[in-house]
Amino acid sequence: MGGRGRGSKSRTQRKHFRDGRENVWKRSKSDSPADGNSAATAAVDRSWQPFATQNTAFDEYYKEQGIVSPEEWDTFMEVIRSPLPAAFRINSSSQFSSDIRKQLENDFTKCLQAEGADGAEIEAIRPLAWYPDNLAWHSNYSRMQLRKNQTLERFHEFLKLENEIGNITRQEAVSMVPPLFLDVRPEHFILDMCAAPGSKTFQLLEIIYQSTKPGSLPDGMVIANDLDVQRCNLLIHQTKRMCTANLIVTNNEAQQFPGCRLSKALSKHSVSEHEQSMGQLLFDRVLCDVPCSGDGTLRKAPDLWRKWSPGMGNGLHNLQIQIAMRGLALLKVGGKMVYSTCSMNPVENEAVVAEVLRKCGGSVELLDVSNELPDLVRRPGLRKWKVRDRGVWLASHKDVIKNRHFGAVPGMFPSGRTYVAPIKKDIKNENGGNSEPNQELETSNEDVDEETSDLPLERCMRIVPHDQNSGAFFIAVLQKLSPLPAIPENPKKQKNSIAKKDETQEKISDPSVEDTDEQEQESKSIVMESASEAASDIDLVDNEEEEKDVPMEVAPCDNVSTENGLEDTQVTVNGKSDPEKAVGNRKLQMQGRWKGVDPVLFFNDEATINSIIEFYGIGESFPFKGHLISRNSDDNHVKRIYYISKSVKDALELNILVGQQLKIASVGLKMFERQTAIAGSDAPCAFRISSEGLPLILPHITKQILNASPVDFIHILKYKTIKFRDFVDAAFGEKASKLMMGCCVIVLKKDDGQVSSDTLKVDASTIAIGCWKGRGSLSVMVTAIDCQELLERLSVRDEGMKEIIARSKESKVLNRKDEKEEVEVTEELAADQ
Ligand SMILES: C[S@@+](CC[C@H](N)C(=O)[O-])C[C@H]1O[C@@H](n2cnc3c(N)ncnc32)[C@H](O)[C@@H]1O
Repeated sequence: MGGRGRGSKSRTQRKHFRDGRENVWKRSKSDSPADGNSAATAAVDRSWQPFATQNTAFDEYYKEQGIVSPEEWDTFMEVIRSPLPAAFRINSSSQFSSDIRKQLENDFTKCLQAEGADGAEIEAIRPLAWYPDNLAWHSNYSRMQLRKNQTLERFHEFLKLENEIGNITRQEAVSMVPPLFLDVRPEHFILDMCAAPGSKTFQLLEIIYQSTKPGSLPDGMVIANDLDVQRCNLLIHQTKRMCTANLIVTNNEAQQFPGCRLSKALSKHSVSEHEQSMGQLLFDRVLCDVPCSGDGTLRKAPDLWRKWSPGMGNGLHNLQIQIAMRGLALLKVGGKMVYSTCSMNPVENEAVVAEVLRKCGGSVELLDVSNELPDLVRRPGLRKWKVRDRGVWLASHKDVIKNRHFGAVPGMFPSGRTYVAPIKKDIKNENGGNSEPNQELETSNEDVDEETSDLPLERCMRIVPHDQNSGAFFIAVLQKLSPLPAIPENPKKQKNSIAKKDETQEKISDPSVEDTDEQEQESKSIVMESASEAASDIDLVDNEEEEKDVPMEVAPCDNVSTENGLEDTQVTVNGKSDPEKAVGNRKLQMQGRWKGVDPVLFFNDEATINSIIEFYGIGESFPFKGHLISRNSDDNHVKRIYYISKSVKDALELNILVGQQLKIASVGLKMFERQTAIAGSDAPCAFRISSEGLPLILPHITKQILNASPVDFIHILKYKTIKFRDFVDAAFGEKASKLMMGCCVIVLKKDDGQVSSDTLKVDASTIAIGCWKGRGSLSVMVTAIDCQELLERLSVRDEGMKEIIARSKESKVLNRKDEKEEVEVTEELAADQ
């Protein structure tokens, strides 16, 4: 099938995916849709009744922080209380992207305007001016309105179908911004540190695929990571629609993301020069879209109104710094990192960026990107803000009362300076000399009422809802200029953080302690924070023997290549494992040191690989051997074979050599699937090509591939199984009957008269589907929804096709399924897809 985006479908996952992105607005039955006026305030839909959009603490906090001027306050609040209009993006690497764009520009823009009239002129959908090539669209209807309003049904159906297929992605407009500032190129190695549910990962993949020719892959790759296993599943589901071989989904802690440094392993094990060439996993680009309080999403998640407190942001500040610092450590010199949050809170935004810049001491620059995306309305970052802790406003660390030093740390304030109580000058020490001030703290005894940062934080961007009727977002673009400086290890800090952790956990587990909402939120965040600090401390302890000063470059998490890890490595690198071990592995799946996670194994079974190459006539131009992996250590029971790009292959080999530091949840493009019993019993090749893998391998196969006329191609899509004698083009039926039993590929013949597989030329517009050649008929091996969508695309693209599709509706002749066995095979294949 041409184009990416025909991923496998799992109903349960789809449901989770939907639920995970669902809004929870309650609406009365009598409500009517919004008037759709594009101006921010006019678009506020008064008929929507959110259950609670009041929070005094929120008002007080943001009024004081001055993120909008007092004159704008009412407009800001009015917009942030209204539902968020829907937005979506066309997948630029889809084969049908320009068809879809034309359909939106010419068909839906006009008909939706006409339909939504109500007497008034409405701009129902429009491209987002700041997004390149009219690929991202804004709709003045919220997602709920799109679902409820009958007149919008066709548009809604279109959105649903194309989203499911992967041709479009529904995504909040402002969430599309960070990847655009990352300046991604196809050869880049990209780390998306906190990636779930994956909309930005999808965007990053689109960008690296943008100028890729059919049958080839970009040189770069994306590692998409998320700590939360369930959210990771959403991410996998989301990115499956992209059908990519250039993605690894991992499940590591971002602040401890492994550096996969080869040096230690090398000292004990000899590896080839080739293996040494990628001695460490470093990235050209890092997206650091950190966990945050999320108040920029209030318009689509109104339940947050009830929960919001300043403590949410305060509690995340440290974790955000740790994740950003890890991102910078993993970045190549010269590389760029985008730090972003969907929060408006300066403590999670400017304060984090400022602290990171201070820690990096000149090795990292905050870039001025004010000339980029000029149509995107945004506001400069703040240089002044305050911290609110337990109901008290604090202008500087000096204001923090003694026992709250843990709640409001110096890095939260604009200057980042630590306050130390004045020391009496004349106190003599035991030796008669003056006492030294405490060396571990930067001292600042000046009287500071309100602090201002001396860093160029105005280079950060804050997008606020009422500027362009959107959600809110914060973005900062950083560039690494030189290796990060070493950080002196502070043993006292270790002790403190461990004590702190114990204290917090005690408090959380003690039912007699009754927290307020604010306290509760904060405490939860503190647990996360302490846990991560403890983790880094453990790493540091392990490293202590070798390094007293721990460089911030990838060292802290590199100490995980254990003996065991390396032993596992050898088992998998060398391909086959001993059978007894394989049986054991089946019982308890192990990925190196990760228990309960399927292993990632290079698939090196020569006999199977050769039979696939022979059956499909795969040309030597296609890098095949060494690019296949499975998730089952027993080759005889491998159900699916995945294809990986060269970049992913290099990363996986490195990961194996360093003891599987990456906890891999998903990797590779599903290329082949084992035939099921009935279908596969007579076929000479045990594996069929999957829909996802077909676009990539299509230009490289020379056998089991045929051109079909438009009418026969459409009939296959419509009737699913057709007897050889029933094809309109008898010669095609004849050729099809002579194919070998099993999987084959049918290509839609173009007007330029391609006739046989010998002359078949594949380009970006080639449309092909996987089929099954049975004894008396040909059956399609594409899911019903994919067939439906492809028919839809063909009819939109071409008037001639539209006519054939319309005519074939009346034809009943072909809809004969009188051969029991063929029906069984088709049903079985469809169920497997
Ligand atoms: C703002 S969301 C990311 C949204 C995502 N970038 C997207 O565009 O779809 C933050 C994510 O961070 C994850 N997360 C929280 N703590 C983390 C940690 N310590 N390491 C990695 N991911 C973490 C959460 O599970 C959540 O999915």
